[in-house]
Formats: sequence, C-alpha cells, structure tokens
Amino acid sequence: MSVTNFRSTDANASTDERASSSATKVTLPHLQTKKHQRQPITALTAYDYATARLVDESGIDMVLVGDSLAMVVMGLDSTLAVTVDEMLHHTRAVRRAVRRAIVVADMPFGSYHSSVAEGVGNAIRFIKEAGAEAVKIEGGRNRLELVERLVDAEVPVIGHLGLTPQSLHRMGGYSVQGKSMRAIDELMRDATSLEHAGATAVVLEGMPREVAKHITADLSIPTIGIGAGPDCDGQILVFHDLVNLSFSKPAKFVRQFGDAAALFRSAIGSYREEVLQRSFPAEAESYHLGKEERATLEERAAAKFAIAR
Ligand SMILES: Nc1nc(=O)c2c([nH]1)NC[C@@H]1CN(c3ccc(C(=O)N[C@@H](CCC(=O)O)C(=O)O)cc3)CN21
Ligand SMILES: CC(C)C(=O)C(=O)O
Ligand SMILES: [Mg+2]
Repeated sequence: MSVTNFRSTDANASTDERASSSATKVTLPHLQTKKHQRQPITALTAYDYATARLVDESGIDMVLVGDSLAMVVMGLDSTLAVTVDEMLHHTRAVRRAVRRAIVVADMPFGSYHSSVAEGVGNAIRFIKEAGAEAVKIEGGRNRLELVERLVDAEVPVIGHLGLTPQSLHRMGGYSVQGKSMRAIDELMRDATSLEHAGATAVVLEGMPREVAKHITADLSIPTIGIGAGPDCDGQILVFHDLVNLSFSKPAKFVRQFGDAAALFRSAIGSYREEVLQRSFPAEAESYHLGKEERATLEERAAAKFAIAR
C-alpha cells in the first residue's frame, strides 16, 4: 500500500464498518410520523464531509446544507452572494458523509426568484447532481406556484418563514418577525398555504414562541424552529454556533453546546510550539531507509565532506 492510498483505504474501511452498525435510514415520511407521535425532530446544518459525518453518526434526523455557509464558511456578511454551484459543491461533500439522516439543500438567493421554471431547474440540480433528498426555499404565499411545481416534479420542498435571511434588505436587518397581529396573521396564512401547496415541512425562524406554537398546532406538516421557541415539532441550529466556531456575536436563540474554538486553538498552538522546538515530528513519526541504502547515503555524505575539506 502506497502512502498516497492511505486516506482512501481508511475511508473505505470505516464505510464498511458503518454499513453494518448504522441505524435505519430516516425518510421524509418519518418526520410526519415524529410530529404525530410528538417526538422532537432534530436537525443541524453541515457544510463538509467531516462535520456531516459527526452530525449523522450522532443520530440527528436532518442535515441542512444551509446558505448560512456564505457567512460561517466563506466569511461573507450575509447569505445573499452564495451561488448554486457553491451550494452544490458543499452538498456533494455532505452527501458522501450522510447515511442515515435526510439531506436537505438550501436554495440560495437568486436561484428561484426570477421564474418558477428556473427554480425548478435549479432544485432538480440539487437532487440530481448533489444527491439531496429535499430542497428548502424561503417565502410563503409568494412561492406557492413554485412549491406546487416542485412537488409535481417529485422534488420534496421545505418552506421557511419568519426571519428569512434572504429578505435582509427588506427586513432592514436580522430582526424578529411576526410581532404585530397583522404580521402574525400573514405568517399563519403563509404557513397553511405552504402546507396546502404540498410542502413537506416548514422552518420557522426568528419569531415569538407563541406565534410558532400556534402555527405548529395549525399545521399537519412538521415545523422546525430556530429562534422560534420550544413548541415547534423540531429544532435546527447552525453547526458553527453550536460549537463556537461562528466568530460573530451569537443571536439570542443560540446555545453553545461545546467550544471547538478552544479545542482547535489549543491543538494549533501545541503543534506550532512543537515544530518550533523540533519535538515534532518525532522518531516514531518519521519514515526510514533500509540498512543498505542508509549506509550508502552516509558514505556519499562523508565523501562530499572530504572533498569540501
Ligand atoms: N452563524 C449563523 N447563525 C445563524 O443562525 C444564521 C447565520 N449565521 N446566517 C444566516 C442567518 C442569519 N441569522 C441571524 C442573524 C442574527 C440574528 C440576531 O442577531 N438577531 C437579534 C434579534 C433582534 C430582535 O430582537 O429583533 C438577536 O439579538 O438575537 C438572528 C438571526 C440566522 N442565520
Ligand atoms: C438556519 C437554517 C434554517 C438556514 O436556513 C441556514 O442555515 O441557512
Ligand atoms: Mg438558509
């Protein structure tokens, strides 16, 4: 086995191991069942192979390749600039990692806003080219025709209402939505319309918990909340927020469940120190020549030294 084969061989071994021990695959109908049995649906974002492996192996039901990657992976200050091709690239990496969870691709800004036909075409790319099982789109009654056409094209759709980050400029910032009675009524109508149009589930983001509770009670499809309180059928968070890797002031709804930044800083710092001290790499981390070649090399070096003198 050559050195360059090391990684792929290792990946194949662990893939086989996972096949024998993995729990049953989650499907979209399972989410419906969970709602009716009042079992919370767990969802998280992931954007790459390594983190998606960890999320999937932890038994999370749904992995969203969120357009939030524009901010947490690419360092942009909104989600607006990320492209379909960039989203496809990350969705493919996540797809290779995930065995059990549902993989959902977030349709980026501009990929479904010009026309229904373009939206359907882009959604099909996420299913066909990246292996997603559903797509997510932001919006309510303004997206009903698209939702219907996607369902008709066998593309499961998840809606997204409330604080919809692609509406940044209209909202004038990432502010909590659905605070006036008028706005609440709009949200309720949007939610029931999405259900009637055939949406599989709906993400409720950045709204008072009371509003999310009413929407959840009104719908037969599951609601998945982020900053929408504990009464939704499930919860989702951005992976980087969960583990303190997002480098921004966390929103009120974020709970940091671990500190990967501290762990990574410490590991990076130790590596740097040990390289500076020449204690890394050690003997055990080095490759060696056979006896004969080693002797020849040493003889050569000695001969050069003799000439130089
Ligand atoms: N790291 C990260 N986490 C997210 O949850 C997330 C992203 N990025 N990027 C895309 C959107 C943007 N999101 C955000 C960003 C900021 C707030 C925020 O700071 N909200 C205020 C609410 C102010 C009010 O009361 O209206 C807060 O203080 O929580 C909320 C959602 C959610 N999404
Ligand atoms: C936070 C979730 C719902 C999202 O849309 C994203 O990560 O882009
Ligand atoms: Mg998003």
